[in-house]
Amino acid sequence: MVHVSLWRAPVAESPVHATVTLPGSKSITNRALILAALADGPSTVTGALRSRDADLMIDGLRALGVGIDEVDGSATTLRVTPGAMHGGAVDCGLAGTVMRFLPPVAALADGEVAFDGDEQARTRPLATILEALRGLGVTIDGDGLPFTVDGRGGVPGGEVTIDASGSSQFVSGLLLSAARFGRGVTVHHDGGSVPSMPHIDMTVEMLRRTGVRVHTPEAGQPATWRVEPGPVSAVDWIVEPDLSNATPFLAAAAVTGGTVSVPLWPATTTQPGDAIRGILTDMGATVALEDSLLTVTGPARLRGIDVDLHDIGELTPTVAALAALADSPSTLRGIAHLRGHETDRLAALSAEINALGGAVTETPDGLRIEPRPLHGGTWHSYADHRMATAGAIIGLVTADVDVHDVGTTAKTLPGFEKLWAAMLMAPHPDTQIGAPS
Ligand SMILES: O=C(O)C1=C[C@@H](OP(=O)(O)O)[C@@H](O)[C@H](O)C1
Ligand SMILES: C=C(OP(=O)(O)O)C(=O)O
Repeated sequence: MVHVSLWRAPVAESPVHATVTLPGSKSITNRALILAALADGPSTVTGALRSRDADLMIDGLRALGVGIDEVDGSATTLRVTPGAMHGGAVDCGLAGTVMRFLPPVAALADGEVAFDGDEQARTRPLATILEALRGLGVTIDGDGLPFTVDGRGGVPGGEVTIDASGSSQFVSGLLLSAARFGRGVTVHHDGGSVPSMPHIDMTVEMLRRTGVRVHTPEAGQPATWRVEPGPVSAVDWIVEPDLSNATPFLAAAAVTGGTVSVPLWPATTTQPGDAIRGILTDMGATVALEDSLLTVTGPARLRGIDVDLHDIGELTPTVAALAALADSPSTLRGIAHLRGHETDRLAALSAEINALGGAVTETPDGLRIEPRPLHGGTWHSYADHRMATAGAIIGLVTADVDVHDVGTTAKTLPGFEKLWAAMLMAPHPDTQIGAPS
């Protein structure tokens, strides 16, 4: 049996003051790697995230014959050299981006590509994109992990209708590879509202940077995306810091009445993490973005919030932790699809906050959170990186919170505990923590 240790979440003895530089965005890194692998020449990805999810993407692409090399000994600067793609084996771990973005790439390879992943990944929604690929002329054996894509060196492509209400990644996955399909792709969505639209915008924006022609739905028109067949130009990518991973650090300022700054905050971005600025402002924090430095100063008392997180579901664990520590009730809505994330995040958040004395109820599409005085106890992470960081936020102001399997944060932020501890030790707001900017 594997022994997974408990991590005593450090309590902030005084308001937190630090400047924290975050590594690259998971979502941008994994899209850049796919687009570079499909491009018509080599390209460089600078500021790439190196974490479990990013490394699974790198290993998966390498297994298909794509060259990916570190430049000048820097793990975060990657030279990607497209090559003739062949069969192989892909481990998806628990990464949604790997299990949904790589099967369409594998269909372009020449040979069988066997996909598998963590036990827990087997229950994540996947059949929709595999079924869509079948409709586009790809042979796939299986409807979930493990499955095998019978790569034939090309994909006919064409038109397909899917229900993407379970995950935006079904749409992104199809669009990312479609320029290399014979007829490109037209994806119609038919079902409940598609979550995480900013992530589809990210896909479209990055595709357009490679010269690929993408048509997006007009306001009020049916949800249809079209990617025209054609070359994917090699682009040298510079990856923005991961703004979703910045949110626990900014939350630390909010719950301790301190000040945390994050450098290199983009002026405009498709990352959903940018929405934390509005959320923290609504909860009473002071938020300023000046010269690419985002600074959050916590209020004396944090207010509850009523917020629709449908577009930015990734932020839910951070917002739920903030809400549990606020001084009035909160309602988080629009996030039924979180039941198919790394774990059922609605069930996990309510179970763990309630186990510490909280009063959280699940609603059909979210959470209702009544603040209560919390006490220590074990905080289970369910192999979910954002559950672990939510436990750390609560532990800042609640004694004796033991986070189970904090190492799961390596999915997108290896070394989280060290960064967190360094933030707490920082003597003043200008103290720089994290990757050099
Ligand atoms: O495309 C992406 O990079 C992502 C899309 C979102 O997935 P869902 O639409 O399944 O929520 C998000 O939650 C995930 O963390 C990353
Ligand atoms: C939902 C998430 O990840 P994934 O890319 O595995 O879907 C997440 O990071 O919050």
